[in-house]
Amino acid sequence: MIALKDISYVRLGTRDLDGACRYANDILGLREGQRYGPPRHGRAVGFRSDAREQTLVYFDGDPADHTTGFELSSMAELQSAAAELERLGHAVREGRPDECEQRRVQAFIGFNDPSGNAIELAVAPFHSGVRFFPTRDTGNTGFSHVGLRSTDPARDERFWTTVLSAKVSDRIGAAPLLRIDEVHHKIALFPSAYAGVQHINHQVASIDDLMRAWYLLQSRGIRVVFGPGKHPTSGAMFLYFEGPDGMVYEFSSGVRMVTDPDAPPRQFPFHPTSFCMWGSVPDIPEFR
Ligand SMILES: CC(C)c1ccc(C(=O)O)c(O)c1O
Ligand SMILES: [Fe+2]
Repeated sequence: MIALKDISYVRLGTRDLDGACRYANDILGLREGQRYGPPRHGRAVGFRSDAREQTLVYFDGDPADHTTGFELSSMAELQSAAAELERLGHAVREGRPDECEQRRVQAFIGFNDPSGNAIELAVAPFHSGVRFFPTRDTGNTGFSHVGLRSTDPARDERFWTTVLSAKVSDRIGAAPLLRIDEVHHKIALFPSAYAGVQHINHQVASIDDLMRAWYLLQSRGIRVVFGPGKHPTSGAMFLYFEGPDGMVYEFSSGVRMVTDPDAPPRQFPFHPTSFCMWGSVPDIPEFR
């Protein structure tokens, strides 16, 4: 089994790199890290949300091109992960030196999960050595999870929990919330007709940060698509809002820790009360 240590980064293509960077800076409150460009790189900009050099990268490219990176503990584990994935029939690509440089990692491999989500496994994502502070007072305490689209959640759950080391904390209908450490989930598999990242979550410190964000988003004309609300699953209060190229961002606060490694999965019905225990109604067709 391939042991995932942490979620590391999301890389998103965009046709409007400057606009996406403005959004990451002004709305998400993320801090610009490195900029990349020719001749060694395509144009890309990395953003920090914690002590790491980057956790979100926007690059010049197809807005449907989404990649999620996870950290592995060692080069030996990366090599055996590549062999295991190949043995199971997944095409594995080894990251070139210029790609490692842009990802700020020592080494990585890329492959697709069974739905076709682009996944990278990376060793030694670089730390900046300095603490993160947001560009405005968002209360952001760090990048925490992704919602990944899945064309067959039961099949993909099997992949993430048998080939990779994820465990099911909860299921809403067929859609699992998967943990790779004590945080309730770092991956939410999300039933969909196609692959891709559906949402990107950052944790914020308190409900004050969520409500401040809610007023700020309204004043900036940014569409709030769900919340303010509270997930009965993780116990986190949340706010989902629209970002560049239709990407959904989530701020949430108070995510539960699952300290018992053998805690059995809990089943929630596919019903609005399983998504929000306060009664907020999502403006996201797939959540209905
Ligand atoms: C609606 C999505 C899939 C979802 C459901 C539950 C939680 C949670 O318990 O925190 C999420 O973060 C979600 O994004
Ligand atoms: Fe989420």
